[in-house]
Amino acid sequence: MRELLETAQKIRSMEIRGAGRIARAAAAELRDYAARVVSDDLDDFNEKMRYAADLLINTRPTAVSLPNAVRWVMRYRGDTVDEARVNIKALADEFITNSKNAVRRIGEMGSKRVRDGDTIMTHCNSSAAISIMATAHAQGKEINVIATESRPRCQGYLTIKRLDELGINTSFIVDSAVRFFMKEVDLVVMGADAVAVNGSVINKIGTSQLALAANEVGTNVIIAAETYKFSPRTILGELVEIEERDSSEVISIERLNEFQNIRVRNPVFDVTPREYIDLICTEIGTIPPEMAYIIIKDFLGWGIEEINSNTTK
Ligand SMILES: O=C(COP(=O)(O)O)[C@H](O)[C@H](O)COP(=O)(O)O
Repeated sequence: MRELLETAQKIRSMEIRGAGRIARAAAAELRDYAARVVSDDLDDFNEKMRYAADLLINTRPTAVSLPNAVRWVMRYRGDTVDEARVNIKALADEFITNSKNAVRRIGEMGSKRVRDGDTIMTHCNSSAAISIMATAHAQGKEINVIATESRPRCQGYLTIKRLDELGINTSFIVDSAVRFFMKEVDLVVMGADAVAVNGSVINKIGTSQLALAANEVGTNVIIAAETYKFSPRTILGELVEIEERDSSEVISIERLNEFQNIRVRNPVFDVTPREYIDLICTEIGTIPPEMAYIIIKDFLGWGIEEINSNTTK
């Protein structure tokens, strides 16, 4: 139980962050929790697994990769606790392997859209987006990256650290300089926390700003997103919840206490309408955002009926 709570807390506090990493961490925790649970009774075991699944899903609301990963593992079957454990391990390991392969495939496909000499702008810290830049660089293409700071949690530092390790020339800018530099940009590449059935992309706050500025000057926007970032529930009419985090991420409590009438708002994701997105690069192909429905319906690997009947999100 302690390890389960620790993993949940790491996701909540963003020690583990980024939609893909969160999903893989949740799958791994379910596998390890199943191995640790002391129970000979299948009903009791199933109940404990459902508790763990709900706990993990409720750590962060926006990245749909999290409930998708949990649902993938929670499809386990077994007539005994031992059989269930074996099946959970197989499903979790399969999800993790598929996820890592997906990020690699996205890099291979997305890199074809990068030309030698291109300047790419990126936002926040997305492993899938970095995979495209890293692959293009490994192919010998000379690229320059402009990376945003991504306030308030400054995930841009993680991005420039990785790009620096890879030997990619990078300029680091504040978020408000995006439009200033957009004229120099050939391609915008970003990740996703969720893709809705209408092709809208939910990603780090400020993503829609980059997309809007790119649209103004006719620069293409590519979203790097594994298929488990697509949100099945949006097909049922639900909206993706936008997480709003604590004010202390934006301004210290002491500073805030100097004021009487100030309320801090800290939404951490925003929605980019499909009109501003050229294509979404997934592991099963590069698709126009309009095809999101097909991905959800045909490629996610579970039916709408299952989503309806499942208690987990
Ligand atoms: O918005 C973020 C991270 O937000 P946070 O830091 O709040 O989790 C990333 O762009 C996506 O999660 C995609 O990342 P990846 O491609 O690595 O899945």
